[in-house]
Amino acid sequence: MRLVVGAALVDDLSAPRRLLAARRSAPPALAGKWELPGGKVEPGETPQEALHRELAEELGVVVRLGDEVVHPDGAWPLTPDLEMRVWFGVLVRGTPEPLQDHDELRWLERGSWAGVDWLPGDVPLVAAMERLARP
Ligand SMILES: Nc1nc2c([nH]c(=O)n2[C@H]2C[C@H](O)[C@@H](COP(=O)(O)OP(=O)(O)OP(=O)(O)O)O2)c(=O)[nH]1
Repeated sequence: MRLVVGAALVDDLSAPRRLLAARRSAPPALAGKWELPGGKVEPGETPQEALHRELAEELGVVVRLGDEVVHPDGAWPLTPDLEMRVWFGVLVRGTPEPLQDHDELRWLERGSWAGVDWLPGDVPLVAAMERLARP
């Protein structure tokens, strides 16, 4: 099982209203679907190190990570071979740009977080995040 890490980048960790979604540009089977920025953890990296690396590569930003969006089994199942851990985060430096792997970024307002065509594994995750973010 390979671990993927993702960031739920929001405008405010204690009262999130806006969530950043990223539209994949590749591979063809995933292109056009929306996801959280992130990627696979490489050997020798902690999940958080991998997430900071991916966010720098993909979006050109530095972030501060907050709470994990915890799945009762430890990670969110994506496919038979992949599972994902997710942390909320806020921008510390830089403006997100679709530098790699994505062709569009979009800030979604609370109440509309489910309103893009997420990758299938992200659908229950986004629903859980919206519940956590409710004031
Ligand atoms: N980053 C990310 N990947 C997701 C999400 N949901 C989901 O099913 N995935 C899947 C898509 C991919 O099959 C896999 C992540 O792989 P990736 O291609 O982004 O990883 P990577 O940047 O490290 O790239 P590589 O080493 O495979 O070239 O996880 C999500 O919300 N964020």
